Amino acid sequence: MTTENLISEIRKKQSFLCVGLDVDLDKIPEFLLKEEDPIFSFNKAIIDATHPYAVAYKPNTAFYEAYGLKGWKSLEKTIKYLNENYPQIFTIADAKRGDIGNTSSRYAKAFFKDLGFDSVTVAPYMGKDSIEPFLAFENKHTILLALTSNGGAFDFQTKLTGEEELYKLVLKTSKEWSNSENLMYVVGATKAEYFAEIRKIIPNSFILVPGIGAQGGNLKEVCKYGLTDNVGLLVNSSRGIIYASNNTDFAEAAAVEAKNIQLEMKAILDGVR
Ligand SMILES: O=c1ccn([C@@H]2O[C@H](COP(=O)(O)O)[C@@H](O)[C@H]2O)c(=O)[nH]1
Repeated sequence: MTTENLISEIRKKQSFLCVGLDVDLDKIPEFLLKEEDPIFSFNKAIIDATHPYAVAYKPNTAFYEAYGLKGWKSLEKTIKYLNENYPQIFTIADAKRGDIGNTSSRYAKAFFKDLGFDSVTVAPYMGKDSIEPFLAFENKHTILLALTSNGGAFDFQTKLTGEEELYKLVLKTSKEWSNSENLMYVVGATKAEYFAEIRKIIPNSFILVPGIGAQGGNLKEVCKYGLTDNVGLLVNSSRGIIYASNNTDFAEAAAVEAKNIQLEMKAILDGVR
């Protein structure tokens, strides 16, 4: 998907919501466990109910890998379902990959070509040659971890490397890489106070923002400095939406949560016009 397609979906839906599909069999409604593929049944119901309010879906691969081959098959079915039924919706494989170039090119093929995701999250730690194999794919997006939502982000990411913090070095250095126009970045909603500085370095790039909902990040705070003329944000909530209920009404309850966030997003977008 091109960035223009993503922006046009955001404008149409007045939403920059990404729904995280982090499926845990201990948390989904018990009646679904009788289904042949409970993970896919759950995802399908959540996607069908929430898609009017969301512009992106983000399965975190850990939640599928944890169930072995069966889990991976559920992931394949989920991305196929999204691509066939909602091709205008942006898809993110939250896999946090990155390795020596030769290996990264296999990861890129797996997520972009075989599975057909629009984007994949990657860790910057191994540098340029670990990321460029992802960036080589046209109309695919590589989402680089910059400043993550967890407490451990302060262990390395905010430490000074010379005059500036490591996350700033990541942002600046990555702009020099080949096909850097295919980069997006991850910045946690719990780090809203950093957005002003971050936007000085990447004024127009899309930022994937996890951490509202269960992790307590604040949407308005993120938008204060995070929004760009083209919106430039994809704000993710996983548990806060998909586990709104664990009864037969789970999909409707997820839709209510997603709609509430979409309405808040619309009000913010209306306010900056
Ligand atoms: O900095 C980061 C990077 C990724 N994540 C992932 O996003 C979702 C958040 O889930 P919630 O249930 O909405 O808290 C999850 O898949 C994380 O692994 C993140 O939280 N922070």
